[in-house]
Amino acid sequence: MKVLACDGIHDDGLALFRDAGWEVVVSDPIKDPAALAAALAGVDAVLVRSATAVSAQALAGAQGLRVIGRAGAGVDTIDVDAATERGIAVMNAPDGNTLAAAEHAISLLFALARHIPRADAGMKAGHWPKAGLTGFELEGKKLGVIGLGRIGGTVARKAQGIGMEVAAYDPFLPASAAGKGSVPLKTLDELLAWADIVTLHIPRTKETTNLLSEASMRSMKKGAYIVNAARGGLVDETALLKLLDEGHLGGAALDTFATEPLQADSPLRAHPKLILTPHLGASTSEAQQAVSTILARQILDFINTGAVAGCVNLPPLTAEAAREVGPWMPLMSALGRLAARLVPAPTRLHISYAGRTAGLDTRPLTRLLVAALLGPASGRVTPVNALQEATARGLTVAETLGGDGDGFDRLLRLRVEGEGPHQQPVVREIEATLHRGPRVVRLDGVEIEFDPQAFVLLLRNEDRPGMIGAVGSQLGAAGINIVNFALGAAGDGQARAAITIDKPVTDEQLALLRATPGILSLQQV
Ligand SMILES: NC(=O)C1=CN([C@@H]2O[C@H](COP(=O)(O)OP(=O)(O)OC[C@H]3O[C@@H](n4cnc5c(N)ncnc54)[C@H](O)[C@@H]3O)[C@@H](O)[C@H]2O)C=CC1
Ligand SMILES: O=C(O)CCC(=O)C(=O)O
Repeated sequence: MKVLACDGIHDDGLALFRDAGWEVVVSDPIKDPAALAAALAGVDAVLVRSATAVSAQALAGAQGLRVIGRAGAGVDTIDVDAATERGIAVMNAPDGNTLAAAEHAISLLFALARHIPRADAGMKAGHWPKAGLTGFELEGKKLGVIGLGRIGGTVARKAQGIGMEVAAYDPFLPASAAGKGSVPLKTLDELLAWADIVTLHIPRTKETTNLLSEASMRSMKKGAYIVNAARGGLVDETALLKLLDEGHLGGAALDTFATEPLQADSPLRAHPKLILTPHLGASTSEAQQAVSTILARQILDFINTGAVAGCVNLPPLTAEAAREVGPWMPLMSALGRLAARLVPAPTRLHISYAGRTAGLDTRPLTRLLVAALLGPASGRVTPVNALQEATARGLTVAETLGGDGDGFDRLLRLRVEGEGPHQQPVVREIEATLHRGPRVVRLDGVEIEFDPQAFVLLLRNEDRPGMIGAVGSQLGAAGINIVNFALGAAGDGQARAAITIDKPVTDEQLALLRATPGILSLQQV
C-alpha cells in the first residue's frame, strides 16, 4: 500500500502508515492537476491540507486511489462529487484543529482590538507608535458568531470567558444542540445589525460564498469589525475594501482568502485597517499532530477493517459495528458477483436480512453487494458510489429487515430482476448465510448448497440416472477436479446441481458439456 502525503503532513501520522507497512511518499504541494494526476498513479491514499487542490482532472486516471484524506476540516479544495463518482472515500479530521482555529480567531479579535500588528511593526521600524493606537476592550462587546459548530462553538465559549456578549447565526444547528447552549441564536439580519464584531466559522460552499456581501456588510453597525478565519470567499473582498475605505467598517482580520496564497500585489495587503495572517488557523504543533494521527488511524481502520469514521461520502460505521458486519462482507461481494452472472443487467434488487438482525447496520453490506453486482458492467464501483451508480443505471434497490431466518442465525434473501445472460427477462432468487464460511443455501427456491466465492457450474438437467457420471467424466477428461457436487430437486422432473470445481472451464469445454444429452442448461459462475 502506498500513501502520498502533500502539503506538510505531521510525521506522527506518517509514522502510523510506515508502522503498518505502507510506503510513504512525501511531497511538496502539487498545484498542477496534471502533475497531481501523474503522482497519484499507484497510490492507495493521498493526504492533503489546503495547498494541494484535488480536482476532477487530477482524479480522472486515479484507478487505484481509495481514499483522499484532508488533514483538517474543510474539504472545499477537494472535488468530493468527482471522488464519489469514482468510488473514492473522502475523509477529514475536523476535531483535530478545532482549538487551534478557535484560538487563532480569538487572537485576531485581540489583535484588532489593540492594534498589535501595527504597534509591533512601528516598534521594529524604530518608532514609539503609541499615539493613534488606542484600542477598545472586548469585555462587554457583542460578538456575532456565524456557524456555531466545533470552532464557532469554541470561540463562543472562549469569548464568553472574556466577558463578551455572544449570539450566533446557524440555521443548520440540530435543535438539540441549539437548545442546550448558552448562546442565543439570531437570524443573519438580526446578528449583523446587533454585533460589534462578526466572526465566521462556516464551510465555504456555493451557498456561503460571499455570505458577507456588500449589502450584508452595510447592514452591520457603523464601525463594526469582521474576523474571517474560516474560508476565503465567504467575505466579498472587494466590497470589504470599499466599506473599510468609506469608514463603514472599523477593521477586519483575515486568515483566509479567495485566492491562496494571496497575490503579492493584492490591495488587501496595503490596507491599514486590515490584519492579515497566511491561513494560520490550524498551524499549531498540537493541531498538526492531532489531525495527522486521527486521519492516519481513520484511513488504516477503513482499509483494514471497513470501519468508517470522519468520511464525508460514506455513512459512519463504528469499529464495533465493523466487527459485527465484517464476516458478512466477503459474502456480500461474492453474492453480488454471483448475481451479476445470473442477471447481468439488473433493474430491481430486493435484499431481505432475516433472522437475528437487531443492531445490524446493513448500510455497508448493501453498498458492498450493489458495488459487486454493478462492478462487472462498468469501470469502478465501490461502496462509496454504489447507490449513486445504481440510480444512474436504473437499478432500484430495496431492503427489508427481520423475518424468519429459516433455522439460520441470519439469512440473506436476494431477489434480482432484470435481463439474463441472453437478454431474456429473468427473476433470480438466492438465499445465503454464513455457515462454515459464505454459503448459498437455496437458489430459485431449490435447496442447494455451494460456496459463492468458488468456481461453480450451475446445472439443470433431466432427472435420470447417469447424468452425474456423464458430467463428472467430461470434467475429469478436461483435467478439472470436482471439489463439491451439490444436488437439488425442484420437483418438476428436472434436477439442479451446483458443481464446485478447482479451476474454471473454458468456453469450448462449456460448449461440450452443454451438448451432453439430458443437460438443459449450464452456466459457469
Ligand atoms: N483557518 C483555518 O486554518 C481553519 C479553518 N477552518 C474552517 O472552519 C470551518 C468550520 O469548521 P468546524 O467548526 O470544524 O465545522 P463544523 O461543521 O463543526 O461547523 C460548521 C457550522 O457551520 C454551520 N453552517 C453551515 N452552513 C451555514 C450557513 N450557511 N450559515 C450559518 N451556519 C452554517 C453548520 O451548521 C455547523 O454548525 C471549516 O469548514 C473550515 O472551512 C477549519 C479549521 C482550520
Ligand atoms: O491545514 C491547514 O493549515 C489549514 C486547515 C484548514 O483550513 C482546515 O482544516 O479546514
